[in-house]
Amino acid sequence: MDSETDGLPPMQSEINSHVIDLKPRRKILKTQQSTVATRRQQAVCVRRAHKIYGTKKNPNVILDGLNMTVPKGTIYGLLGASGCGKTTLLSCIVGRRRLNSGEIWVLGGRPGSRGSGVPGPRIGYMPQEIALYGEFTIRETLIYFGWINGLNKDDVDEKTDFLLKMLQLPNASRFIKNLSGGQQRRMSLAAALIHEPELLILDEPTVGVDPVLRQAIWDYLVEITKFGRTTVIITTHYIDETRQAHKIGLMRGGKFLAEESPDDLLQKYHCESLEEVFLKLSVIQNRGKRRRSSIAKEVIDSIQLPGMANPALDLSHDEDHGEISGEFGDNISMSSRGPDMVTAPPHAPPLPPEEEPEATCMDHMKIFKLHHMKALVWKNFLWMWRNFGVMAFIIGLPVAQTILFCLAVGHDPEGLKLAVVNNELSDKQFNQQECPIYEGCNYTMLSCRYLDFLKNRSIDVKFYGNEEEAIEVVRHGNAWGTILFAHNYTDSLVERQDFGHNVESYVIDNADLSVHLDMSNQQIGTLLYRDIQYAYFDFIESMLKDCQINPLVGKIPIFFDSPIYGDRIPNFTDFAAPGVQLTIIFFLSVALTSGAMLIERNEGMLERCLVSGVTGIEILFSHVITQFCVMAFQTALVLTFSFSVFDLTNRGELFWVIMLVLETGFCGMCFGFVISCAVDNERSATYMALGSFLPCVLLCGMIWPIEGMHPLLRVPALFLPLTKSTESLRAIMQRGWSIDNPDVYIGYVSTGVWILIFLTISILLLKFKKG
Ligand SMILES: Nc1ncnc2c1ncn2[C@@H]1O[C@H](COP(=O)(O)OP(=O)(O)OP(=O)(O)O)[C@@H](O)[C@H]1O
Repeated sequence: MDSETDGLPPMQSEINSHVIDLKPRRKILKTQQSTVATRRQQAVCVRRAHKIYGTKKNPNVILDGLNMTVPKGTIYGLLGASGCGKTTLLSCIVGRRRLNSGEIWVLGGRPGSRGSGVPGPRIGYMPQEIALYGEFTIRETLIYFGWINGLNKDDVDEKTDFLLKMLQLPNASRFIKNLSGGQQRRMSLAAALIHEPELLILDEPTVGVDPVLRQAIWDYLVEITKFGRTTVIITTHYIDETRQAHKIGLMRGGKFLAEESPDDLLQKYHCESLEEVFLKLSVIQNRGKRRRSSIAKEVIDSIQLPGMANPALDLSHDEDHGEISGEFGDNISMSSRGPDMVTAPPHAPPLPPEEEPEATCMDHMKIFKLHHMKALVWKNFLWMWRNFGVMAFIIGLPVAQTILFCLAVGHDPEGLKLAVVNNELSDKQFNQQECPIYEGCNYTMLSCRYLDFLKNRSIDVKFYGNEEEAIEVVRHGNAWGTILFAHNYTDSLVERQDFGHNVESYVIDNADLSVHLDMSNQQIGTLLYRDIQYAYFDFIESMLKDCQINPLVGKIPIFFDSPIYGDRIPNFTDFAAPGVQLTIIFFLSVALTSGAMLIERNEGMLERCLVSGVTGIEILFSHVITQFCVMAFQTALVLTFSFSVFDLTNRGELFWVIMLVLETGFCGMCFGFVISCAVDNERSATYMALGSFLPCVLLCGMIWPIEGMHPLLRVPALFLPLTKSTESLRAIMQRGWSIDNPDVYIGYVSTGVWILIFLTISILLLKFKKG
């Protein structure tokens, strides 16, 4: 030992000079192996905790075999530099993150196990973020947290008055968003204290709090731990404020450098301040690292061990005392229970069962706790009420989109320009712009009579002197096509009609309209193509009628009788409406739900709720209830505007239309849950929602029939959430089919299956996607 000490720098040798014979200490270490029973007696006991972030290739070791012992009824100060892993350790303790290896007992049970009560109201957790809803008042916030933790209204009122006074908070009707940073932090502390938990975990509660109030908070913590009912774990950057803690753990490099009472640490290391102790231990730890020996051993070897006088090592009398388990693979973990430290309360709640009990059928049935659901649903509605503007916008959005759709899509274009070259006019020396119309059975200037029918179809006709000029107009984009009438158009047409198959081919040519269209726009091109022909049919029919000839003679010999389903001239609005209605409701539900869940997550509220014992499933279903109300309102408005205001065709039963739209909206909500559970921020959620929007819309048959898609796409298209429901809704609205038709009920079944898939994914993500 001497030879080792000689070579060391002054501080090391100074410390080592105090080291007494290691043999008895090692003996103690070997014989005092902690048992599960002793560990369960502590408020918190962590053994050999390993926590790694990152990938296997690039691991970021946060906890490296850490041990921690927090006796019941104490204030435990968890100290360490920023980023050393304090929050990570706390979230493992409250059951929000899982260790990679190691064990944790909290209040005698393992966090997350059945019957342990952790997470649950036994814990009060104040996270680092404020984690409160800015739109709520102080009273509403406390009501919410009170209800979550099983308090009734009277208890909450009583506690509210006390906490407001104790934490010097302003009037209970003040909104959280209008409080100062320090007041918000105290409010967050109040939310953790409202239900008087057994274990209070406070992550930096005194940041931004003035020294006087900081002292008041510490005094309160000392007060509540006085009778041993409450244990407090507190992290802070202000090392010296933990002088009032019963025990502090100095964390560095994923381990504890020491775990002792502040006085013992100061005494042992001959320091004036805890900050100095921390620095000293850090230097020792660094030296140990350089030598590649175990950090724990390095620190153990360096510290003063004042024999059995030190209660930290005197473990022989009381099993509940702390542990030094360095010899069993743990790093140093020493605790001392000072003379002023209280023992566990006489009426402490019984320990949870050591082994996790088998889940009974009743356990499986109890998915929801009534008081949790009451608090969550109330909170969701209150949030909506407080964000009335946003909600009005969200509710109004589908209506606005429906109105836009009905006004903008499916109507025939009007005022399309055609450049007409009517050589009959120049031939008969008429003014180029005045085309005379002769009514009755009059075979004069039939070109003008035909053009009149074209104008009736809202086509804007303009005359030009010759064909080149007219084509040039189209080339410049000033008209959609040209129509050319021959000089002797009327005579040729009459001759063609009168002499049938004996007529010369030049006569047939002259009786033809020569048309050039700009087909660059498929919709307009097809429409002109149709209207030019329909105008001709109308023109011939009117001529024949006027000349007392059966008009059917002039028609093409195909008779399109009245359609079995749909209209004789179908309109695109009716074709697209089912898909558009479902898409609007589906994707707005996605946005609404994922948005609401992400707000909750980003503001830290979700974390806080989960620590209070609220389950992810409860949160999910509370949103289902509230969002469903919003969605039902949206559906009612969309359908009212579609059918009552814009007169969209619905030949089916309205009930089934409503049911399918609601089911699709619900499916959208579930997809929103998946997004919010799968990603961590709004940006990724937006990308995911947008990424799924276009494939769904393009492939659901809303814009183009599935039969016209690439063969490779036809099958996957059928399995998308909106495809079968769109077909089903179209079958109801256009064909008037009912639910007993397979083409109809398949839409409900397919949407139902998607709901199950999305819900299962969400629940699995909520259950397993922890840190
Ligand atoms: N989800 C995560 N994924 C990856 N790394 C993480 C994650 N959460 C925390 N870390 C990293 O783990 C380390 C410890 O973080 P932690 O928040 O536990 O530190 P802390 O001691 O509480 O810091 P502070 O005192 O500043 O709050 C940090 O380097 C942090 O970047």
